[in-house]
Amino acid sequence: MDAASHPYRSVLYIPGSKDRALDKARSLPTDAIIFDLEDAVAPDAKAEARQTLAAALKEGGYGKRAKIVRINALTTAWGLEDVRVLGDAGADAILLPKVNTRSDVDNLADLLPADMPIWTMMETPVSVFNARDIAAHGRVTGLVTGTNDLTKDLGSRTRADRLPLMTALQMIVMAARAARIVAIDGVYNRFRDGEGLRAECEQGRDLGFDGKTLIHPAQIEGANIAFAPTSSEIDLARRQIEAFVASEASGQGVAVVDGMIVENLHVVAAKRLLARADAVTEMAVV
Ligand SMILES: CC(C)(COP(=O)(O)OP(=O)(O)OC[C@H]1O[C@@H](n2cnc3c(N)ncnc32)[C@H](O)[C@@H]1OP(=O)(O)O)[C@@H](O)C(=O)NCCC(=O)NCCSC(=O)C[C@H](O)C(=O)O
Ligand SMILES: [Mg+2]
Repeated sequence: MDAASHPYRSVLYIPGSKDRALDKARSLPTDAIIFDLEDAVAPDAKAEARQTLAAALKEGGYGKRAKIVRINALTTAWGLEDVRVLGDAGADAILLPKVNTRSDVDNLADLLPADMPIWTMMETPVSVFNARDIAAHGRVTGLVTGTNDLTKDLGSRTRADRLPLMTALQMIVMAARAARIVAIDGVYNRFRDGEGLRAECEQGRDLGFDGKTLIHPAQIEGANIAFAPTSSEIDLARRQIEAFVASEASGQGVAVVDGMIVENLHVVAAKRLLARADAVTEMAVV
């Protein structure tokens, strides 16, 4: 499930301990779900959450939504048992938190079935420095930004413009793009502030992220809109491709659309955008 064939506009965290939320997610219009056993689940509830989540995955009903299980770090008291119970329970990927280096990924890969993709949380300063290496690991197919942990570790302030996180956000997107894998932005904590969410989604989209992690169903629509290609982007992409094909047929390597040049590289980007639009449309088909 790469970003070309599956949209990741909205990626909703659901605490593995919350039966009602696990059930509700079966009808939510989210592109992907992160079933969480880590920070959303209290230590005393971890063992039960593991079983609750395994049962929910076995029951199924999540349709086309990508199913990602966030386990606890392997260095914790729960990580190994999480892998044993959920490593082969029907998820599309296992998400490893607090990753620092590529060898953290190796350690998990050794414990999982060989065809189980791994996603990594990018939420420590060390992980950001090692982002390229982590993303290039053959088993890693997605990076998820953990802006809360990053803010904690950096000792930075939470600002609406996310200036203190900008270098990290860009390094994560660059690492994901270099490795051609999925890149997901961090959460917006004020989950009842639709305006603030929209602004942060727009910023994440501008930076190149495929979508945003969310903590509440009320955030899904905003993310789905912000990360989907707009109708004017789709229209422009189609016209760029048409114009370029026509100019190539007449022996030229460059076309002009809306006063802007169109070269082969713009056609590549236009085709990618149309593929994303198709993936979004396909997601809505029941
Ligand atoms: C934030 C919440 C605790 C709020 O919960 P609640 O007060 O129950 O909200 P509502 O009453 O408005 O809920 C309305 C209905 O929606 C369901 N619901 C709520 N949240 C979810 C969800 N995430 N997924 C699915 N369904 C959800 C409720 O069950 C209600 O349903 P119904 O009764 O049928 O109407 C809560 O939203 C929550 O727990 N959110 C998830 C928090 C979480 O996962 N945190 C960890 C991930 S964030 C993180 O760790 C980031 C990263 O690591 C970093 O470092 O940045
Ligand atoms: Mg975190």
